[in-house]
Amino acid sequence: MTNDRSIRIALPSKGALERSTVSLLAACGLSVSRPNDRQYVGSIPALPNLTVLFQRAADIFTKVEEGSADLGITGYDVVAEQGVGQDNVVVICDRLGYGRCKLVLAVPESWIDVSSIEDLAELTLLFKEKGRTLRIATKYPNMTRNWLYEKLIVHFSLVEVQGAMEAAPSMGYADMIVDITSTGTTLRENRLKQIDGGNILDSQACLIGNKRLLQEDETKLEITKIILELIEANLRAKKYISVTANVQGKSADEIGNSLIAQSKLSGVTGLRGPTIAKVYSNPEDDWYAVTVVVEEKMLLSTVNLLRTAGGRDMTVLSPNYVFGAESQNYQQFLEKLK
Ligand SMILES: Nc1ncnc2c1ncn2[C@@H]1O[C@H](COP(=O)(O)OP(=O)(O)OP(=O)(O)O)[C@@H](O)[C@H]1O
Ligand SMILES: O=P(O)(O)OC[C@H]1O[C@H](OP(=O)(O)OP(=O)(O)O)[C@H](O)[C@@H]1O
Ligand SMILES: [Mg+2]
Repeated sequence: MTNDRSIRIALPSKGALERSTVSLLAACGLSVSRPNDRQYVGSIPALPNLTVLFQRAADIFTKVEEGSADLGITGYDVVAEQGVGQDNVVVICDRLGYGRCKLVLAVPESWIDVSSIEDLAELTLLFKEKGRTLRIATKYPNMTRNWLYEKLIVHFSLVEVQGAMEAAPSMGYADMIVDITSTGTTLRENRLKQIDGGNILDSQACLIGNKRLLQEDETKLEITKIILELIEANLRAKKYISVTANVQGKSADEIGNSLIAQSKLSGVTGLRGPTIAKVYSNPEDDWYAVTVVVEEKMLLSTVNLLRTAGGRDMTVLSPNYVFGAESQNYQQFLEKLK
């Protein structure tokens, strides 16, 4: 039962997205409280007006679409499969950075003559000549059908299966499958192989919302903005580090100008910087603390750059959040709501 809390978010209750969703929210200062894993209602104490509903990832799209949840986090594969023709659901952030997987076509390894989409198209015609139909097991019938039709492959039938479909070909109730893969282990263990050009969709976790419910309620929009801003700034922060060095020099200007000139030569580019502040220690010494925020891949070039300026005692910190002048995702989301 939901109580008087005004906005509801559906989160995955189990499976591949459960833990990473809770970890992402915790890293954003939005720790989720779930009394135990048999409880399907929880809360985020930092957002007192919000109720968390735990649901299977596959059901979250429908919960948001029918309006029993205002927001939801699920796999983009679920949205792409169930979202066809549903313009009441808006994708608020399509890349949450985890739950990465692909939806692929896979055939038995023993089909040595089938290694591409063209081979598969030929095979469907061969089946047809023999009065048979190629049977494909999947829980993604809409995407599979549309994708194959686009490739002009039309002689097949779909067998809708809800789980462990990698077993379908060996059990004999389908000839091949369309399913999610991440490491490829499950396909391999079941003696299946992907075929060239058989990648239907790249997916990761995403944040979705019910357009109408969000449009008509300022408080819900406000809470959505908070969640989105925190997630966006947290994901953005993962790219950056902040490096601080002690540098001796005559003045902040002298150090700053020399570093800017050097950084152009060495290609080290940051958000902004350097920021330079006087270090108050021994009065005869002119020491400055120099800080630059750069992409993490620039770490060693930045350390070397600071060394050329005489930098020492270098410390490196990772920011938890990096906020821009405004939230890009939120602006795009408002556009989609119109
Ligand atoms: N191996 C994987 N690696 C990364 N993400 C995955 C993987 N398998 C599934 N996902 C993502 O997680 C979502 C939920 O799948 P999952 O298999 O965890 O559901 P589930 O809760 O176990 O439900 P079901 O009982 O239907 O399997 C998928 O829609 C997909 O986006
Ligand atoms: O490429 P891999 O890393 O092996 O991952 C792929 C498997 O992960 C998912 O299954 P899950 O473990 O969720 O089991 P389920 O099918 O019972 O939901 C998916 O349905 C695949 O079977
Ligand atoms: Mg599963």
